[in-house]
Amino acid sequence: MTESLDGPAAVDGRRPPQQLFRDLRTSAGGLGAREAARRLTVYGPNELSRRPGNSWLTELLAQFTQPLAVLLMVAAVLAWLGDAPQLAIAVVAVILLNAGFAFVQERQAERAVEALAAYLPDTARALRDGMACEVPARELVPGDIIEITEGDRICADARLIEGDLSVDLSALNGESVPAGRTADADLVPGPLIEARELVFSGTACVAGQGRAVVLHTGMHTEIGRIAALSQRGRTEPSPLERQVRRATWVIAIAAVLAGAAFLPIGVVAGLGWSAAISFTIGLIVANVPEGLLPTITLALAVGVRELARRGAVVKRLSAVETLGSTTVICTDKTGTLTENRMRVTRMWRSGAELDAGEAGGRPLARAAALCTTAREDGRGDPTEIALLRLAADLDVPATGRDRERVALYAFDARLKRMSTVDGDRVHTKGALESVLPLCTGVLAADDTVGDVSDAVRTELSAAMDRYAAAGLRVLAVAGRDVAGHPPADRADAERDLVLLGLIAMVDPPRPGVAEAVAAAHHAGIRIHVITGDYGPTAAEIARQVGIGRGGRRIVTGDQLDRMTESELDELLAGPGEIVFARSSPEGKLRICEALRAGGQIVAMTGDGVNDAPALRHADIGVAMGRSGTDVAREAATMVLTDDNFVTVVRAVEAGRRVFDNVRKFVLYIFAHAVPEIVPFLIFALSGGSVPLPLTVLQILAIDLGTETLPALALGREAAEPGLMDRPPRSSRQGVIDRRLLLRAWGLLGTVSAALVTAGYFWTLWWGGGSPAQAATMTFAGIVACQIGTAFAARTDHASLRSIGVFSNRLLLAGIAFELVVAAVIIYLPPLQPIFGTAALGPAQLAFLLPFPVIVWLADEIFRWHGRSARPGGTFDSPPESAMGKR
Ligand SMILES: Nc1ncnc2c1ncn2[C@@H]1O[C@H](COP(=O)(O)OP(=O)(O)OP(=O)(O)O)[C@@H](O)[C@H]1O
Repeated sequence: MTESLDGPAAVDGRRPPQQLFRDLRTSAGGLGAREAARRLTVYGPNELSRRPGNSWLTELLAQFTQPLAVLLMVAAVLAWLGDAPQLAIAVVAVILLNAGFAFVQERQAERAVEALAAYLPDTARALRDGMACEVPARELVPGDIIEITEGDRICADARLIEGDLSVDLSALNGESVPAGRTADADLVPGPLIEARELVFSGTACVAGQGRAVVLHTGMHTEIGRIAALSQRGRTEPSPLERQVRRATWVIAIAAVLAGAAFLPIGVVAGLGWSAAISFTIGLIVANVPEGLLPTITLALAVGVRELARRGAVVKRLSAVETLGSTTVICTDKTGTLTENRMRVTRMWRSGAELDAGEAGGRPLARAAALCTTAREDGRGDPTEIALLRLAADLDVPATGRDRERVALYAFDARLKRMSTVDGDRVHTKGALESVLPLCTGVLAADDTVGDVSDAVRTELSAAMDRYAAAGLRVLAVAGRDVAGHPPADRADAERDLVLLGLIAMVDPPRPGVAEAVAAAHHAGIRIHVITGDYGPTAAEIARQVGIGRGGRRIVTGDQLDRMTESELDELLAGPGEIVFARSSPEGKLRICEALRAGGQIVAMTGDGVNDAPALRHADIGVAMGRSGTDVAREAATMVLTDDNFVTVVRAVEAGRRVFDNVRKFVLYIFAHAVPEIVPFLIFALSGGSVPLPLTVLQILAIDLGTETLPALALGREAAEPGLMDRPPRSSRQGVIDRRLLLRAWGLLGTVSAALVTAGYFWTLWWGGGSPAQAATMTFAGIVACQIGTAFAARTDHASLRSIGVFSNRLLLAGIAFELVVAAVIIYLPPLQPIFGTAALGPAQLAFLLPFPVIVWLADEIFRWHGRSARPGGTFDSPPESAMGKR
């Protein structure tokens, strides 16, 4: 083998395993840990080195070619030509600052998303020093022996040396039908990717299990080659970002038009062309919301980062806002609502019911324990681990299980059973309705075999009812002797069985789930359970956690299959919550599609390979990070690192909060437009008979100086009380709606404009101030009003008292900053001629003092009115608006 940084390129993976072992200097027992570490330094980590993204310089430069930046540049040139060099310099400063700000924000957002990878490390099972262990996928090296099972993402190019797999190659060839792969394939020449003994990095195993020897890693894999060719994909802007971009443009155009309209008015009012042009420019620069978009991207990124810390890793920024409008959560039961820590409590044998510890359950326990693939060390399916524990407790451990195993017919979520051939016995376990039809006899407690009589059936169904009513999960166990007649296939194995009995286990609800369900209900979100488990069992668990308050219905997989589309639509549109039991993957997909067609925003959980289509189809596919398969994780939009239902509800809350905060920010930024424009209107309408109430640089100082930090601080506001007491936001509701504009311009803006104008005229006519002082009063008045606006904007509906005046420390710091900047501009002599300010006296300051309170109070009354007009934000059952079709 040639060992170079190029990797073992000379190894031909299409050779028989023994030759490959020689070429790769490895063996069926895998590499030693030391050798693996050495190879890791030689070949480098097994990861796709991303094509170096744009350098920071190019990204920074790109900020200057944004359309809005170009608009500002035109303004700067015009200002220069219009003989207003100070303004031109100011505008250039604005462009620079803004580009820098946007650049930093976008980088931060990008980094937040990239950091998510650390929450979801890929792992592989490799043999090291002869022992199977989990290793980070990035540490795989050529020569490693890896184990691959259903649901695994394959993380290196490898040759199968044992077993059969079905692999989804769509990442490589776009083919959606899984392809068979087997260790014993005949070596037929043909394209590498079609070689039946090879598996490739980036593809997924959808069925079967096997072992393979790693041939290539990192950039030397097939997918590495493709990655090296293709560009790094650009991320799609989220709907929120698109909306904001559109709004930004509308406002920018309005600002340009308003500026253009002002130009002739200014000239007529006696300003002179040069001054009129600079005002026009000032108006445009001030009102173009250039910082809006990057700030919103950052708000989403902050949301993403916070969600990750709370156990929900989302894969794209837009998921955060979709989460906020979730109307229905479809959750599975085992492991999401429950702990997935099973413990056998009861056993049933024909004619007798036993406790878990009773010796009479030994044959049943032993058969069940042999029919497993989980390991004694606790790795594997929790249901099976419970069975292994039971057998061990009854002194009939399943030792020698793997040695004696002749065949394995793995658990099939559709069949709901699995079988093994161990030595000369078949063992089958699974759902009772799946196993019973295969049985021709039943083993009685006295070890005689009887018929599956009606009496037995009645006894069975009574036992099932009892267990289900207690929320227990039940497995039926059966078996038969096949000495001398090894079964040819699954159907041959699973026939003429003797039912050995039932095993019932508890899987208690997770702590906190009941509270999360109640919170979701308050938030107008409906919860349906879609589970493979038995209906009454699932319904009991649902009852325990509070799902189904508005009426709980059980719909089985068979019933679902028989339903027409319109019947299903009707069922889902009706009141109450549904337990879909014994569901199939197809059923899950159908429910998801029907809900979405009904206008619902669906969050759907899942963990298996078969769940992938439904996860992809849902608005928010939620995969289980711990117990879930890689395939499900890949199909999902959000991965729960704690597998907990509670986290789904928390994520919805975070989504709502981020959306709310973006609105707060927009409200605050929009509100200042009115008090800034009104002084110009007064000046223009007076025909120039009053002095100019506000200079252009003063406007810029407000919009780009004093306001920046308080605005950012609003984006970090904590969740408002009642956030989860409101029905979900309609997905059609934009971030900027009529109520927001009414509040920003009609209320906050208008009240501020009135106050500011009063301050100006008072200073000019009665307060004994100079025109410069009067203009300074306008400037300081706007700053004062915006402080009130900031406090008003902190809540959408709630009162300020309910969240605490001092609870947003960042905002307090932002306001302190605002005051310092304003004071510097007003009182620092060198700045006074630039900004056209003059020091204000105590009387004038006293005049300004009530401004913030008046502005805030006006909005407080508005919100109070809104609250009393729409009473009862809370409800125990989901509101009609969220339940029915919208
Ligand atoms: N390892 C297993 N071997 C045999 N039968 C099983 C096994 N695991 C589950 N079953 C049977 O199949 C049924 C469905 O199980 P499945 O794993 O599809 O759903 P689940 O885990 O109960 O539900 P959820 O979809 O809520 O996670 C179970 O009720 C049980 O009867």
